[in-house]
Amino acid sequence: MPTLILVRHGQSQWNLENRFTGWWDVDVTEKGVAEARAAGQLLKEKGVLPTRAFTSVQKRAIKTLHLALEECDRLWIPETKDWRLNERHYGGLTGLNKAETAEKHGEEQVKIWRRSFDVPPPPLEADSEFDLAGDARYAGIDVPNTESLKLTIERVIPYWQEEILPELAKGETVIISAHGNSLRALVKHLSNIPDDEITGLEIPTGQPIVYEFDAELNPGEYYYLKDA
Ligand SMILES: O=C(O)[C@@H](CO)OP(=O)(O)O
Repeated sequence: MPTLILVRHGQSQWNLENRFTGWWDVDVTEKGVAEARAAGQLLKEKGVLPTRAFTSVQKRAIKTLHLALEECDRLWIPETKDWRLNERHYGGLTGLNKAETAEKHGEEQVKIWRRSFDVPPPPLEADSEFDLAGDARYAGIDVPNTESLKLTIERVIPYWQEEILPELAKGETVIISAHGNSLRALVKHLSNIPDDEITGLEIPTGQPIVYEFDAELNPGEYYYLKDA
């Protein structure tokens, strides 16, 4: 039975510091490492062993994938990294503290920037220290300067359909190690969640979520592997 495992990266340094992160390539903390290892141990314990892996080009997701795969002795499986699984781009908010930004602009405005479906944060200035246009990993890619969830969906779902779904069609057990909003995009698509409801879905770090697909590749209800 084709199976999909979604894992949000373990705690990052900027999760810990409560800073808007987006495309900035922040590392995992010690706690994040432990969360990633625990995710892999759970996969092993439950016998849900990935045969194919996808991740973003951001080290918090890549490291989480590798730590989890190491724990379940699956470091050998084929893996693909792609920017389309990156976190949504946080624009001009990148690097700012979330609580300080709420004090400055108000809770309501910050909630809109964080959780509205189609309102992107203010764009990143071209001369910002957080501009990644010159980063080697994005050569040939039109790096966005901000993204809403809607814009994130517009890159995640075509990638899902073109690259990941064909692997599931072969019967693979696919693991995707990614980010709060790229995974929110996928869950919205797979579970048919309306625009105004998806913003309430919070995906915890390092907790494997599982979808089982039927022969026609229709996904069932997702569940947290720890509850299975
Ligand atoms: O900072 C970010 O990039 C994301 C994920 O941590 O934050 P938010 O919860 O606001 O989507």
